[in-house]
Amino acid sequence: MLEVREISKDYREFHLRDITFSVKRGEHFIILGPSGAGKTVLLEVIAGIIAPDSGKIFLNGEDITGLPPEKRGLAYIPQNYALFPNMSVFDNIAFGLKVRKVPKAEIEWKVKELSEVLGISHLLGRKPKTLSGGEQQRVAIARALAVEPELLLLDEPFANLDVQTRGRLINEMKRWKKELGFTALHVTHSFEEAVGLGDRVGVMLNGRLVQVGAVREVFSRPVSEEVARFLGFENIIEGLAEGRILRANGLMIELPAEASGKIRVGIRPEDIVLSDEPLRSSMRNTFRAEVVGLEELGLLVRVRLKAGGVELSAFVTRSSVLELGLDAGKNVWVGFKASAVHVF
Ligand SMILES: Nc1ncnc2c1ncn2[C@@H]1O[C@H](COP(=O)(O)OP(=O)(O)OP(=O)(O)O)[C@@H](O)[C@H]1O
Repeated sequence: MLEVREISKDYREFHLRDITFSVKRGEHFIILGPSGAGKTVLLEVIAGIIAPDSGKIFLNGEDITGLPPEKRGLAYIPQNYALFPNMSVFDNIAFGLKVRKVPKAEIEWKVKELSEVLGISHLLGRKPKTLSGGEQQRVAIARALAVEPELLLLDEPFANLDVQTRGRLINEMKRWKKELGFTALHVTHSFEEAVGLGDRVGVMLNGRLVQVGAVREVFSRPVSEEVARFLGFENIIEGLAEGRILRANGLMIELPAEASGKIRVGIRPEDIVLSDEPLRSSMRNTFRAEVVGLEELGLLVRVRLKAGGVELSAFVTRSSVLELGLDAGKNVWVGFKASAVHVF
């Protein structure tokens, strides 16, 4: 339904380059990238707020590149929600319908339906500034969906919310989508949103769309080391492969498939297990390692290790740190499955 073809936009220091992708009807498409990757610029080009230097945008086969925002049939929710501060929640949601001169009874029915699904029926008489961030986001989504847009454009919809509210809204959005059946193009830097909501994901780095695919596929098979690093493959190891074995700085690592010559592999820190005893089970890659340092990450702790001449990072829980008595200088066993080793 949405087709973006070779969109480019140059600012002095930032270049959005040849962005090409499409969104299918009913899909939740995520553009995932770090801060400054150009996600907002891309969304604003699609919304019609910024004109691209080159490239085209099609909606249901029609070229909308030159159309003003209001003629595109898209609803754009910016990061700050942009609710009308002087209007009640009801009037905010009803706004687009009133502009389109929809009969009053129909407006009331539509606002009622949307506010019930979104859980904001009790807020209809309130002004936006009296609402919490999560409530404002629900109102912004209701207002956008009221006019039944072809496509909903969401810019970091949950970025300004606390962790609990964000988790709840991610879950609820799945239900809203089922009940209301919209198509969404959603930009975010959050892996949680990408994994929780995305049907497909496009990874954006430095103004380029570097990989597009099903969420699971992109997270398990990044196309390049750059994408892998962004997606959390912290351990990148270079070595010489022969058959299923990679020799790297004193370690012999079993690979998931045969390879040959100089290659690089990536392993996620959450796929590395630490133990006091040599690990049995199906983990063929088991090595003795020394703890180099610990870093607090909130719920988890990053353990920096050295095995042979290879540096590794592993994520463990705080209770594992205590149980294993992890501290700099301590020797432990590290283990990871061959299937956790990703060959680039
Ligand atoms: N009008 C402008 N003039 C010059 N540079 C701009 C303009 N608008 C955006 N940029 C630059 O484009 C780059 C991408 O910005 P953008 O807001 O799209 O990033 P983002 O991926 O959405 O990041 P964030 O999540 O932090 O908003 C930034 O370096 C920004 O400074």
